[in-house]
Amino acid sequence: MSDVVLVLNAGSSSIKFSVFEAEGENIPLFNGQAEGLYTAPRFTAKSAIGTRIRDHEWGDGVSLGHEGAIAFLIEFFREQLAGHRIVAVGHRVVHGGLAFAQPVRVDADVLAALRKLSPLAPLHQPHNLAPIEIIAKLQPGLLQVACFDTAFHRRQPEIAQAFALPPSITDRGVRRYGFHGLSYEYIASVLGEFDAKATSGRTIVAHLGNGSSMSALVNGQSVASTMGFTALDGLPMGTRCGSLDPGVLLYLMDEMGMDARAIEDLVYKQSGLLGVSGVSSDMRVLQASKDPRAAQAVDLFVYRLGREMGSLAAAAGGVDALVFTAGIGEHSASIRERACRDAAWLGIELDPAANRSGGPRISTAASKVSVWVIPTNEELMIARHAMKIGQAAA
Ligand SMILES: Nc1ncnc2c1ncn2[C@@H]1O[C@H](COP(=O)(O)OP(=O)(O)O)[C@@H](O)[C@H]1O
Ligand SMILES: CC(=O)OP(=O)(O)O
Ligand SMILES: [Mg+2]
Repeated sequence: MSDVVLVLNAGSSSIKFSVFEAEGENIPLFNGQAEGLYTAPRFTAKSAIGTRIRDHEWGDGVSLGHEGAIAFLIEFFREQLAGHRIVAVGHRVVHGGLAFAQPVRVDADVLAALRKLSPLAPLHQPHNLAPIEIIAKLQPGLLQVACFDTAFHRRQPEIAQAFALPPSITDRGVRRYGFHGLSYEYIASVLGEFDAKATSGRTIVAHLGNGSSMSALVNGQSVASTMGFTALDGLPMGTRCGSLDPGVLLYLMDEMGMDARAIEDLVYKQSGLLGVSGVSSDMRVLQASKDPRAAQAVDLFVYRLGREMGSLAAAAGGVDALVFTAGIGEHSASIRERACRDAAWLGIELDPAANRSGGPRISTAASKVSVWVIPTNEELMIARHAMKIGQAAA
């Protein structure tokens, strides 16, 4: 019987999980994910040494959704965790709003406050909170810790968090929060192992997944990010539009008679790679497609990435290092190559062979900016936070 910490990371298209020994090892006992929840759901779990524990596929075109995945996961954990004692569960919670700038133990009041933020992250927050509620019913009293995507960005300079709106609106918490903070915090924590100079320098991190954002770090702290009040802003994503002139929303309301719910559906679920291509939200599918609209969607993604890179370089006052991470960033050599080619003006020189083999360093020795592929590990970051809160509560 060993004490373990369970970590759940619900993204917009996946639920990732890890089980760590409570005694603070960095390598999980086992981990895995249910991914492609709305397109082609599949489940994999593997042990610390990489042995496959379970694989399952539901088939192409099946929409399992987060609910179906949670039900499957609970059964899986019942089998796998027999003989272990769960001492804490750490959860990724996408929006912490104004109130939560660091991880917190979840109780009824915290849960109620987090529920109020669901409209600000409709693709995530309800799915982040559902397992917390289910677990609280199954095992009341079990320590559950919420770790926020927004927290890491809350120390950005005020000006980087501000919209040019009147204070009566800004004071209600309408400001830029930035997301994927657990991923950026993890990258900041390991950057020194790859590039000692970058830790105290200026680094742009491109977290490119189903949800994509980029952030500029100076001295390991976030100074700017592409996402704003919600996880809609910035880059185009699987199904989200990214930056949009707010005038478009007025046009949709006035000229096309769309209400808030119809616009929400459009900008969160029918836009981005899926909307432009009409083919898929999945970068792998688009890259394999012969449809010219698929190519157009990928082109727009790369173009916007280049524009955001320039903007973040300006916010950081230059760039010393660039890091690619998350599903697309870690696995798509062609997206990395195109992004680096567009950013050659920043002093980036890609090593094509290193890029094809996945790095970690993918820039030439002469490149002014060092470029890296570093797999993110939001789960480890969550485990560390949960263990810290667990120790403080003991
Ligand atoms: N080999 C690959 N080439 C291109 N894209 C990939 C590859 N592997 C994964 N991806 C893309 O990564 C995205 C999912 O990223 P991930 O970070 O796991 O998602 P989430 O935002 O749900 O956490 C999908 O668009 C998927 O197509
Ligand atoms: C905030 C966000 O977009 O998360 P994900 O990439 O997991 O969808
Ligand atoms: Mg993710």
